[in-house]
Amino acid sequence: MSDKKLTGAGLRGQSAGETKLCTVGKSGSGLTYCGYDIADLADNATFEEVAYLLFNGELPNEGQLAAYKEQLMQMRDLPHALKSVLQLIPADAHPMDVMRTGASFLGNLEPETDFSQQQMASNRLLAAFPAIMCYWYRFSHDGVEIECTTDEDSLGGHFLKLLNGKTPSEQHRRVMDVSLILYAEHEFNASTFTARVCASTLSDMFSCVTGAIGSLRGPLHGGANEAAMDMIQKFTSPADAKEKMAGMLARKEKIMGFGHAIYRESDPRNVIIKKWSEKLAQENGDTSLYDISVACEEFMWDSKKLFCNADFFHASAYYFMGIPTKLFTPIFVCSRLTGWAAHVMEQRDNNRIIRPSADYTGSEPRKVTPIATR
Ligand SMILES: CC(=O)SCCNC(=O)CCNC(=O)[C@H](O)C(C)(C)COP(=O)(O)OP(=O)(O)OC[C@H]1O[C@@H](n2cnc3c(N)ncnc32)[C@H](O)[C@@H]1OP(=O)(O)O
Ligand SMILES: O=C([O-])CC(=O)C(=O)O
Repeated sequence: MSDKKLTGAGLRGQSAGETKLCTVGKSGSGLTYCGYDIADLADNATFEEVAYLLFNGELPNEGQLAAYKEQLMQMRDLPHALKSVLQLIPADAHPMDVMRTGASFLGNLEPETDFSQQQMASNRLLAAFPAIMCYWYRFSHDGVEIECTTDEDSLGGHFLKLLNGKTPSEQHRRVMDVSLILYAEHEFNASTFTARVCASTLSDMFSCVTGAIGSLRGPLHGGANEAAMDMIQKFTSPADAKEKMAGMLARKEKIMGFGHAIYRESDPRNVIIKKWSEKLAQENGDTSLYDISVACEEFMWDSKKLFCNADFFHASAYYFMGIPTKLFTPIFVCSRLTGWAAHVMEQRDNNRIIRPSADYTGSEPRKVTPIATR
């Protein structure tokens, strides 16, 4: 991918605005949040510290972090009306549609009526998303009406406890934390750009986030982690993976979890989540899915110089933690909400409606002929 063209369709390579929040594909590992390298954050911070950083531009001190976590914990429960709506959504619905409805319906119940409420609205969505996902999942799949609050003080731990009904291990809490950090922000990606376009019309936070969820849902963006899981589960061994992937490439099929719109040779998030996937495989005592994933990575690089993006090893990591595949992309929502909301606030701070031009390729001017003669 070193000859990747950063020009052409899809607005590739064109600047669509300014941001202080994130760099992608630039110096160092190529990814920083407010100046902090992603590897440094993944090693030395928690997701709540990163959320605070994106919202405030600085990492919190101990007191600020404790207060922020306490605030989020108090905002986790869902209104009765939202639970009733979630109960109506069938088990075979796409969980990203559940997240989209959840965000949108919460916006009906607790609307952002003034931009002075933007931080409150963002924190509310951040705190409520794990419960929106798990309340629907457990009700529709197991017939259980779960409590939407837990004593877990991290968002990752809270999610795992809501999902499984038991206290997660320290390692699983940490992997969730790292995963949420890696997914939190990525400059002008498709879903964030959707949120910014919506914000530029001076719309409300819930509308911006609802639109962004729709963009993240697609398999070329956030939906790739689920698609990668579906693929690797069909491979029986590393050799089988290589043979089947060769067939997919020959048929010109896209292989989900590989390639990137901006990075040319690697996605700095991959090495981090890959390491955690390996640790989890060892903890599980069965490394076969990890070994298959490594074979996919080798094959794609050797045959197409395509590299794993953030999504690929997330698939096996989540699988090893027992997370159902259909919840992979909704977890991405729980994290990326921070990036979306921070971008909405940044757009509002210095707004001009986003309205690019188009190159017209249609008919020359012509007259309407009477319908009887057409
Ligand atoms: C967190 C995230 O959202 S990361 C992205 C998640 N998405 C995926 O994993 C989906 C699979 N990947 C892709 O579809 C693409 O790589 C994208 C959407 C991420 C980037 O798209 P683009 O910037 O248009 O890709 P790019 O210009 O690098 O493509 C170059 C060539 O490689 C091919 N290619 C790129 N990715 C893949 C892939 N995953 N599998 C097979 N071929 C691919 C393209 O088809 C293109 O071939 P061509 O020149 O014969 O037309
Ligand atoms: O930046 C992109 O185009 C996609 C991506 O990796 C992300 O949103 O995390």
